[in-house]
Amino acid sequence: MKLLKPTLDNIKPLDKDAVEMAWKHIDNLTKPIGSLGMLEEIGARFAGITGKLHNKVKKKNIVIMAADNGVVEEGVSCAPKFITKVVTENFTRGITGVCVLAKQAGADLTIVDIGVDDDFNNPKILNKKIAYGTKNIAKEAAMSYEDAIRAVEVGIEVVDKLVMDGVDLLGTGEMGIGNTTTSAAVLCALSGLSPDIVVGKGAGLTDEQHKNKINVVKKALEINKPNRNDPIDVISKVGGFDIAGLTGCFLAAAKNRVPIVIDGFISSAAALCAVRLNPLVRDYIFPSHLSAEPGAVYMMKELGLEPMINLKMRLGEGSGCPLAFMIIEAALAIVNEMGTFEEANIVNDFLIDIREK
Ligand SMILES: O=C(O)c1ccc[n+]([C@@H]2O[C@H](COP(=O)([O-])O)[C@@H](O)[C@H]2O)c1
Ligand SMILES: Cc1cc2nc[nH]c2cc1C
Repeated sequence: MKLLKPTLDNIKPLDKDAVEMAWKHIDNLTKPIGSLGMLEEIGARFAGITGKLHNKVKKKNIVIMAADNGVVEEGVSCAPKFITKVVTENFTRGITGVCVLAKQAGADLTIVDIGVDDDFNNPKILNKKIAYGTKNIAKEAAMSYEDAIRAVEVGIEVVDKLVMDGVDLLGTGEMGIGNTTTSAAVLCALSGLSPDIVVGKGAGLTDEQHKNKINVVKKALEINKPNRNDPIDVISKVGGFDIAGLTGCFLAAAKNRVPIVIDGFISSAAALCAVRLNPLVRDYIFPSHLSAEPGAVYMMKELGLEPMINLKMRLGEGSGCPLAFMIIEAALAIVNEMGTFEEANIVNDFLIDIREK
């Protein structure tokens, strides 16, 4: 608990004055009030995070937590377990989906082995392994309560270091065969929603395999009885090391007042754990896209956040983050570069605010 408690205690609210100043400025730009929609909201919230009206991102980084899940032995994924290791290795070769998109956005990757069921001999993969995969949640707890805290603290440590190195916009990604099962279980545990509506087909399942996956999540919840008021208990019982590590990333980003982007279903499960640990974290989080996994809609509802785009993506890896980075940078450019009514020599006495409040 040497990192978790001080991190939770040091998360502060947004700078309200900066948010107010940003809205005043944005509403005074030459456009109908609210007409740049979410770009305006992003610009205002960014100001609240940094405390400055004008912001420019210098260093973007996506943290990818890789881990295996014991529940894979229940037949919940179309892909075999070794794919976790292969794709994780491929992150270092620049050939996976997130690598290509991150390059487009000028973002770096931090690849973390937090629980892959094999060893790497690769200096580009950070070795923060807690264990060689989790236990099968359909039979027992994924990990001990202590290991869940250790895994959350890995995420805190990784983000603290990135922020010290000058990273000022973070993304979250993961790799782990079986992790749409654990993410669905975490969402059900924290929300009380039924696995019937939350569980999806992940990387791809037949209808019959999908039915089995729903039953596996039901069984995991029945056997483990996670305490919905204790997110660490939920992670340790039905989560995974990747979800735990990413939870720490969200907490540390908020503590350091650095904006952090959600990718898909798995990273939003981690975001939800972080927000339940400290509700102030929510204001530091930007969801990128709406994952095609059916539970993603419920995840956003529980978080009280709205994704920027819907491209029907369901790759994971952090692949939505570079796209969101481009949108965020566009929002900041609007705040920084658009002209005001004074600059445009227009007396604005005609515009009506029709924004939904
Ligand atoms: O992030 C998402 O929305 C998402 C949706 C479906 C699948 N994935 C990725 O696919 C893997 C998990 O799929 P599964 O079917 O093995 O649970 C894992 O490596 C994730 O990165 C990711
Ligand atoms: C090939 C492959 C790549 C992935 N990337 C994230 N999850 C994945 C799952 C599979 C199966």
